[in-house]
Amino acid sequence: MKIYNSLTRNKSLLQQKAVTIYSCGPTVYNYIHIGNARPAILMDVLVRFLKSKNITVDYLQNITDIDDKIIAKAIEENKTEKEISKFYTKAYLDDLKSLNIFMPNKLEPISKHIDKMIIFINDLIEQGYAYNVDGDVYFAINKWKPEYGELSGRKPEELISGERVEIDLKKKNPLDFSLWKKTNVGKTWNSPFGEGRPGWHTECALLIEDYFNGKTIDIHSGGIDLKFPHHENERIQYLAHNQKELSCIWMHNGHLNLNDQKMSKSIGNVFLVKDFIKEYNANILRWIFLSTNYKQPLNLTDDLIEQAKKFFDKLENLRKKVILSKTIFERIEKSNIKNYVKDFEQAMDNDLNTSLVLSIIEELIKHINQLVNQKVHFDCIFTLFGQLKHILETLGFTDLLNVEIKEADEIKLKKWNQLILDKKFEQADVLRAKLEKKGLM
Ligand SMILES: Nc1ncnc2c1ncn2[C@@H]1O[C@H](COP(=O)(O)OP(=O)(O)OP(=O)(O)O)[C@@H](O)[C@H]1O
Ligand SMILES: [Zn+2]
Repeated sequence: MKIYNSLTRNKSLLQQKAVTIYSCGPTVYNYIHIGNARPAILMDVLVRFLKSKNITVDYLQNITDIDDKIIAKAIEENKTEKEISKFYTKAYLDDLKSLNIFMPNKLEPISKHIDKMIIFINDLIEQGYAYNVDGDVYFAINKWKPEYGELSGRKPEELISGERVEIDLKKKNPLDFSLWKKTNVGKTWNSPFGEGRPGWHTECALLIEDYFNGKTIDIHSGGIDLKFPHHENERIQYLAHNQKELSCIWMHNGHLNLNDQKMSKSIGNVFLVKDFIKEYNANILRWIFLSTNYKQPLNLTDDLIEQAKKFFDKLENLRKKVILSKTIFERIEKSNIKNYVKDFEQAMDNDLNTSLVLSIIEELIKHINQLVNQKVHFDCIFTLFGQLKHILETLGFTDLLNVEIKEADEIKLKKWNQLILDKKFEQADVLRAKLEKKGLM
């Protein structure tokens, strides 16, 4: 398949039989909002699709359980940092589960890796790529002039003016970034550089190096806001430490917006995942994300939620029709029938073209409805219905299209059909009402 690569600004080919993936995880000081769910659902869809093609996936994600925001929250709530991070890590896992997201193969809390991060930072100093100023350690980007900025597609000079980088007299270059922060506030560690904490950008670089044995991974993903400086800084450290690229492909998802403004904890315009699940459900959120190209911004509107609901109403109606046709229509030989799964795979192979996939699904639903209305071809219906189920499951939708019913209910459906054929409409209506209550009609 082809995936758009932010590093090359082109689509890259992904054709391995085993794929390694890393995705930047949450800082656990709060519940996640549905904007944070966008990268998680995107990766889930990709992983499910790869697995459906018998490709092995090794997927790593970090949990940032050491951070200034966690310290602030602990002070605010009069709790320990550990209590805060433990509580919100569990909340994050619960949210992933309720969104029907496959767990990564490994979810690593960064607090378990501080010793290795200290060694990593010390190595960079010894390699001459980092420097210690009075207990604060910075990465020196001067030695990586052509490479630094390649991911965000901008030259260092443009980055300085464009990103309003803070001028800090301790740094040799305004773009040099912190690897070790000297501090005695909150949880700290001793190191050859003094007391303090490692920086966020080193977390991901170290974890990837450690888990994937210093290899270049296939895909690194995250929201577009992480491209600079976070991913740029991850990449350059890895390049310096290992003399090789961190990842072949860098995938970035666009933002989920509310009234055209990024959904963000700092702005406060958030819709928490747990609240969304209570009010709607996981399938609706997934459909909303699939409706737009993952690289594009997506504005959440009531209209979009309505469209999603309509889609699932359509599926529910189809499910009932298929139960009926399965029970009462005669079976005929399988005839040549279109393979929608092939179209689905082609669209997915082209950089996860999920909006095209949704229109293929609509076409498939229409096709099944037509056959149901013709009241005969159950084998064709069954084949197409199987294709539809496969596609929806591969996309990670859940609890849909169950057409397995009890024998007693099957007898009732047949009886209803016979009453109709016998023109005993009043009796048929009474039975129909009962079947409707059971969700069978
Ligand atoms: N509105 C959004 N739409 C899409 N992705 C988002 C959005 N907000 C955050 N993300 C992504 O969610 C992931 C987790 O990010 P993180 O925990 O840093 O959230 P955050 O940036 O702190 O959230 P906030 O901006 O609300 O403070 C990252 O990949 C980030 O890019
Ligand atoms: Zn990261």
